[in-house]
Amino acid sequence: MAATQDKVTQVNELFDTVLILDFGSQYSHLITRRIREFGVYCELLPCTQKIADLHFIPKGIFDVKAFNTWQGYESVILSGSPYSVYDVDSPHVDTVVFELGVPVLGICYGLQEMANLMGGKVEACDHREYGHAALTITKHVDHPFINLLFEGLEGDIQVWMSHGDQVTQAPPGFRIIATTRTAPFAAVAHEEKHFFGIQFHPEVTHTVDGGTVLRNFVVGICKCKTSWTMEISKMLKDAFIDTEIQRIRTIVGPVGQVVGAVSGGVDSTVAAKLMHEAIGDRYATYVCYCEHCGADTLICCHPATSFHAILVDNGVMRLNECASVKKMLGDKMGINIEVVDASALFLGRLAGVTDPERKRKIIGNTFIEVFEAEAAKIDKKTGGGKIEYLLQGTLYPDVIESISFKGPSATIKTHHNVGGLLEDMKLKLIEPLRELFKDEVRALGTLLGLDDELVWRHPFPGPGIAIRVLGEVTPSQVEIARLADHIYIEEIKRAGYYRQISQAYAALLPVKAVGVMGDARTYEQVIALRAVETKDFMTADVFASAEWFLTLKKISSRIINEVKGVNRVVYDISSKPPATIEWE
Ligand SMILES: Nc1ncnc2c1ncn2[C@@H]1O[C@H](COP(=O)(O)OP(=O)(O)OP(=O)(O)O)[C@@H](O)[C@H]1O
Ligand SMILES: O=c1[nH]c(=O)c2[nH+]cn([C@@H]3O[C@H](COP(=O)(O)O)[C@@H](O)[C@H]3O)c2[nH]1
Ligand SMILES: NC(=O)CC[C@H](N)C(=O)O
Ligand SMILES: [Mg+2]
Repeated sequence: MAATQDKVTQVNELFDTVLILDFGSQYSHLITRRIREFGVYCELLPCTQKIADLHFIPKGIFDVKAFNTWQGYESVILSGSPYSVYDVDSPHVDTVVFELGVPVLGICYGLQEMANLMGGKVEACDHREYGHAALTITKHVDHPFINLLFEGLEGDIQVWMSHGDQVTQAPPGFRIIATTRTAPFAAVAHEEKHFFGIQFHPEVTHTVDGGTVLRNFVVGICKCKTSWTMEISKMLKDAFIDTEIQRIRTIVGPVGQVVGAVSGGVDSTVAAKLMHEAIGDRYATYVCYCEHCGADTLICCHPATSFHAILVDNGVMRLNECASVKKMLGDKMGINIEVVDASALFLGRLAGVTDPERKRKIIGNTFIEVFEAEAAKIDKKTGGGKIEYLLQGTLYPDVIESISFKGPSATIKTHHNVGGLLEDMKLKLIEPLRELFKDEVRALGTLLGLDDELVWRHPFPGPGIAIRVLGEVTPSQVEIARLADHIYIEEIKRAGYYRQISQAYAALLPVKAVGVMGDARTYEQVIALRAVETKDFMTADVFASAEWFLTLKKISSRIINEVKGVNRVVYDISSKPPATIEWE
């Protein structure tokens, strides 16, 4: 896919720009986010982008004779990737990028790709590194230019790694600028060519000085001006809300109607609020057999709006969730919302299923079936246009972790709202938040006037407790997980930790353990508590402190005392990666 020339000329004429080539890493989009955060514009394009199609005219540190009115990119960043450079089907960069005379930064796979193409060696390593690592910076007194990448940083810094391969021999002309205990070429640089390669991920928030490293590269080395000053809230208000409302109105047309998949989570609530603003006050008329007044004309006492929010009770929601969401969205926000009880259908289909991906697919498909059936019912009941659209609160991380988007990313798990859709689905999707991250959606929610309680709710996945009951999902297992989760969250709120923790929940493990209660032997199940800190849910770290441990002890004893069938509670201390936030 070639970039559209219009977009390139418009933005590049105004701002110094970094080109990020996406090899399918889970974090590619984050590189864009981090760089834009410090005021430099950048674009993410697939790694298959042909440079000739971009009219690449650098205006950075090199004197380019062929300079004309085209404004190009000041530098190129090569992202990470799930592939290994030596795989036969691995993606490769258009090698023209190395002849343009602009600085290039390779991140993880990007470093390996550079090393491999330039005569170095990349091999699978014995000591794979996933998670935190200490990076030791090596300064070169006689080569100040290559020190610029770690300008302002000294000695050891904490970085985030996610790799199984590593450079075992640097290409000619490259010097080592940092190492870890197991990676001798953790960062390398070529002084004359202005090429840099790093094995760690500076774009994830868990690399504490990652922003400094990216800034050193983009501003210090590439000399990009920090003129991309669009403040996020201003951008969201002026550009996002108004444009999106207009876009929705155009797509739906003057009489079209929309059903909304609404869970009460911040994403779908923000999406529903946008839809409500766009078409919520447009009334469709009930046809002759209005169930509210029995009138048989087109005008009746109970007009319906063109937006119909539906909350599906899939039998795996949290305690009292459906009732409280209906109250909050319906009564408080004035959104036309209906709760559809499909719990028997979902739980029936889940019976006997233990494989996480099958659970997700079944739930995703059943969701869509329920929405289509509901849409057909509403179609029959109301006048106005036909229901053609389904609103979903899909976010960018849902997209990137589910399907290949730009570049060849790996399927980690099928998020029901993206990967589990029926192939012959009749409703067309409207996903206004598809390009946004959670923190941007929260900012949007606040701008739209949503309550803090809603804006700061921890995320809850569409497949709900079904992916938190490991093994078979039966009503009694769901009940155990649900009650344990309720106690956990209640105590977290009581102790004042809710806003500090990004996401917390209880999972029920498919194992039994021995215990002793009231002097008698017990042989019962195990609850795993998870609490993570994360900015964007792409990487995450365990929530931990000495005081928190005391709260956990209290929670453990409440769960064991109050939830029948549980005699043991454990705390999950793994980070993402290599674990994920949900257990399934
Ligand atoms: N029980 C449900 N009923 C209706 N729609 C749902 C339900 N669960 C999920 N969805 C749909 O799937 C989408 C994805 O779910 P997801 O959990 O990512 O988002 P959310 O629930 O809106 O927000 P959050 O991530 O904060 O929980 C939702 O935005 C919504 O459109
Ligand atoms: O809408 C969703 N549908 C899903 O199928 C799904 N699975 C995981 N999640 C949420 O996504 C974030 C990242 O989760 P993982 O680290 O487990 O992939 C976490 O916030 C998870 O709760 C989902 N959200
Ligand atoms: N995160 C990455 O870019 C990983 C690159 C490669 N797949 C490795 O394991 O080393
Ligand atoms: Mg949710």
